[in-house]
Amino acid sequence: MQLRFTKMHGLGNDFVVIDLITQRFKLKPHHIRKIADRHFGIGCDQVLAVEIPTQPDVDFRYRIYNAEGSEVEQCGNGARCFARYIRDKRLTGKERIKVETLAGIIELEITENRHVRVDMGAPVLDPKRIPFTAENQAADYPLAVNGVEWRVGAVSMGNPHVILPVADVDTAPVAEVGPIAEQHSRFPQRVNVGFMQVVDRDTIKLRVFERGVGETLACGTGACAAVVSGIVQGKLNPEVTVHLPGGSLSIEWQGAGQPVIMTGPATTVFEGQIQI
Ligand SMILES: N[C@@H](CCC[C@H](N)C(=O)O)C(=O)O
Repeated sequence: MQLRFTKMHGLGNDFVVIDLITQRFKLKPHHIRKIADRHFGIGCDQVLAVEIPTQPDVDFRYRIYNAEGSEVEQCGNGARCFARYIRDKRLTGKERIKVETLAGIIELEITENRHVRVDMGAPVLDPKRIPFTAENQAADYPLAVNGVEWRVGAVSMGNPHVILPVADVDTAPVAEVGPIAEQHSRFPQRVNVGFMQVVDRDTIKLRVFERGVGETLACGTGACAAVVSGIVQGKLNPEVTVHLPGGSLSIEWQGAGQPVIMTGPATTVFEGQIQI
């Protein structure tokens, strides 16, 4: 079958977006791997599917697949691209879109400067719900990775994140520590691994080794999780600029029970068809 797709990116975290409302097709893990392959396919970090919602009062269902083929709960950069896609394809005239994900409902809004603002929902800090093995909830936890003891933050934005503090992201051991931490036995569903440098109370630098992908140029949920962790640890103010290798995001969190608000760009690169 010929499947129509749109190639997009959010700060270089790239996606193949597939409309499964007008095209009837069941995406299986081997299809995702083929589409995501940068040599034999289209190439992307995640495949995003646009579907009809299964719940009332929701506009769309947003499904997310990592390049390795696994379906995941949440993707922040993808959410902004999803909003841009829905608007550009005129699938709705609404300014604010309610979208169902595996992690719950999120709200997307295209702002006047053509950035997309996403209400990512409230972060989860309870270790059981991240899921992360720890006796009690804490601002930071000891975590041994390859014989080195780190003090890490652990946060779920619907998907699990561990945040490792570093003095300089440019020299952070992302390629060495990332894959080991991703598979750490205390994170039974594996984990996205963020390396955070606090620049000042309003600014961080971040690199993320994503679960099921490897290091990406940006991770939206990773930026949200890092800011939440920094605020809980008393290092950051409620509004923070996050500099990632692919560009910058604005993240806002007013504290316990409040949603995390992420604002940033979403870009369409090209459209095409793939024989699947
Ligand atoms: N790129 C994403 C996160 C995608 C999912 C992640 N790799 C996971 O497995 O949870 C983002 O922008 O948030």
